[in-house]
Parts: sequence; structure tokens; C-alpha cells
Amino acid sequence: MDSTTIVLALALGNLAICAALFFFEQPRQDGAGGRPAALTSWGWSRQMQGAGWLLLAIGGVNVVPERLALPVAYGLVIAGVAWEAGALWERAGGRHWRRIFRPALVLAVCAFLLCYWIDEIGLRALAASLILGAFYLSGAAALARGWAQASMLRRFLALATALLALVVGIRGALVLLAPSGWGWMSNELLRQLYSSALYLLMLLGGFGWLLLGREDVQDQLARLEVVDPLTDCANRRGFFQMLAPWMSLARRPGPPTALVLFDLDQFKRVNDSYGHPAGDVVLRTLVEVCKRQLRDSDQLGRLVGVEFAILLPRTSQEDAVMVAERMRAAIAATKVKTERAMISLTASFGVTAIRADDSSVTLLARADEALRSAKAGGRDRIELAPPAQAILAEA
Ligand SMILES: Nc1nc2c(ncn2[C@@H]2O[C@H](COP(=O)(O)OP(=O)(O)OP(=O)(O)O)[C@@H](O)[C@H]2O)c(=O)[nH]1
Repeated sequence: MDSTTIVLALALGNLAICAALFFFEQPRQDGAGGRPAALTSWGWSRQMQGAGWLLLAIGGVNVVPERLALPVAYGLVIAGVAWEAGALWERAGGRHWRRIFRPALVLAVCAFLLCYWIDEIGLRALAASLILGAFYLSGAAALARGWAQASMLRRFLALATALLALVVGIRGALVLLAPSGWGWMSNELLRQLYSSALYLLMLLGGFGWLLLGREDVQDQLARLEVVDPLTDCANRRGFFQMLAPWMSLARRPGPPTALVLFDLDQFKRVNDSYGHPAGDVVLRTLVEVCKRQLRDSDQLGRLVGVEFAILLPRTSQEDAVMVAERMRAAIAATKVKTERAMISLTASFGVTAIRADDSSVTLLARADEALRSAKAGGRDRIELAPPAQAILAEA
């Protein structure tokens, strides 16, 4: 492929991605969905690159005077690549990327124009390659952020982008250091490598972004299977998953594991008096209060409605009562500020320890029975499940 064809392919490729992006994640007519900010920045970056490459291609076939087309086109391509790297940082959680990328972009475009003005061939090529290479490398660094937890896809994209960015950057240095080539590495081969690297970066960036988006959605769905979105603690399924190994461990000799069930008292009144959104605020706040009373090893889960369970590893029933008392007092002392009122609530607790012959059904039933008797006994209190001997005696 000659250079005009590659530049045209870069222009059309970027513009095709822009066209697809125009419809991608647009809010639907029913108002559902919404376009993430990073995607909007990324869309802009692709439009700038598409326009830049198109201008270069047109300049190359003498439609627009080359002296005008070239600096403007390179300026657009540099801005587009910088914005693409910024969008990757935004996606990686760097919310203040504009503060760094805006001045860096202005500096880069000025440096390029200065080099172009001094030397239209050598220095211009050096500046363009180094600047583009540096911005692509920055994008690779954004992809590599949180490497240890990153998926294989993100690691691959980070490495491939970094490698191609180096090819782009090195080309500029070699053009200046060895203008007539370097051994078998002729100038023409180097230029082909440079153009191919830019072409691959366009494809990798486009497909990579879309695949990463898909990966994010899959992660969110997997998380929603086990986490309650309102309170950010385990949901019923998540809690039972955490409980399973402790049930097996209870069949072996060793320290006991306790289970505390608690239910907020008269919560219906909060919803009825102040509305469901206020109820949600109260619920979220009280869960935060409870979390603060627990150790890192304790596990909190929302079983249903306003009923929660806490798994306390290596804790006896008596110690679990102390934890429950701490939480009861903390909940009762909390006043939650909502739009219409300060709301305070209480909670009732049922406490038990996992027994060797327990199944999750018998365990939960016993704790639930204790919780019901706390409710029946006047609420805002803790009840202990009867010991195993008492149950046998009753039978
Ligand atoms: N705001 C809000 N309310 C919820 C949520 N989940 C359940 N509820 C409400 O919580 C209330 C729970 O009511 P119950 O547990 O039956 O009874 P209660 O009013 O708490 O009274 P007692 O449990 O007998 O003390 C119901 O009105 C549910 O609609 C939620 O996610 N947000």
C-alpha cells in the first residue's frame, strides 16, 4: 500500500468508527441508557483523527494546498490522539485528565508547528512521530493502570498499544539520526512500518474500546448477581455463597462461627410517611452504621427487604450478642437526615452459632425464630436462639 492509500484508510476507518459511535449508547427514546463521559471524549478524539487524516489525504492529492493542509491536518491528528489517550485515562478513573492533557496538547501542537516551520521534512517527521508516540504511550499507561487486577484483554491492549507507540516514536528518531536508512532498515521500510503501526493503533483502539465496554457490562452483571446495589453489601445469593465454607468448617473441631439476623423495626412507616426514596437513604445510612461496627472478616448480607444477616467467623454466641448489642445501640443512636425530616429507627436481632449438624435452612430458621421473638418481645432488642439441648428436650 502506498502512503496515500494508508492515510485514506486511516481517515475512512476513523470516520467509520465515528459513524458507529454516533448511535452507540445514545440514550434511548424511553430515556433508558446514557452515554458515559469517557465515550463522548473518545468519540471526539476519533472525529478529530478522522478529519485530520482526511485532510492529509486530500492535501496529498492536491485538492487543498499542501502547505496549508499538512500543519492543520497534523494538528488535528495530534489533538485526536491526545484526546483518545485522555479518554482512556477518564475510563480508568482519572477524572482530572483534562487539566494535564489540555496544556500538554497545546504545547505539543506548538512544538510541532515550530518544527514544521524550521524544517518541513526531517524535523517535522521527528516531531510528529515523537508526539504521537508519547500520547499513544500515555494511552497504554492508562490501559495498564491496575495491572494486577486487569483482565487479559486490557493487558493485551496495553502491551500492544505500547509496542506500536514505540514503533511510531522510534521512526522519528531514526529519520533524523539516519536520514538515508540504517543497514537493512531502509527509509521506505521504516515509513511503511510507521504507517502500519498507526493503522493498527486505529483498529486496536476502536475494537479495544468496544470490547472493554462489553467486558465492563459483563463485570457489572456478575457483580449484580451477588451484590445488592442499594446498600453495596452481599445480596441473598452472595451471602449464602459466603456462608457455605463456614457451614463445612463447623463440622470440624475449632472455634465457633456465629450468625446474627436483624430487621429494621417499623420500616414501612418510614416509606409511608416520607416516601420510598427517603426510605432508601435511611436504609443505606443504617447499613453504613452497621458496617462500621464490624471487623473486616465479618460478612454482612441483605437477605430480603430490610432484613440482614451477619456472619461472624471465630465468634462465640456470647460474643456475637455483644456485637449485636453494639449495632443495636449504634442504630438507635443514629438520626438520618432526609429532605423532609430527621429519621431515627431501631432494629431487632436474633443471634445463634452454627452447629455441626446444621444446614443453611436449619441455621437460618433458628436465627429467624430468635429474631421473631425479639420482634414479639417489643422490638429494639436481641434474642438468643435456644441451645441445642433445649430444642431436644422440647422435642
Ligand atoms: N425504601 C425501601 N423500602 C424497602 C426496601 N425493601 C423493603 N422495603 C420496605 O420495608 C418494609 C418492611 O416491612 P416489614 O419488615 O414487613 O415490616 P416493618 O414495617 O419493618 O415492621 P416490623 O418488621 O414488624 O418491625 C416494607 O414496607 C417494604 O416495602 C428498599 O429497598 N427500600
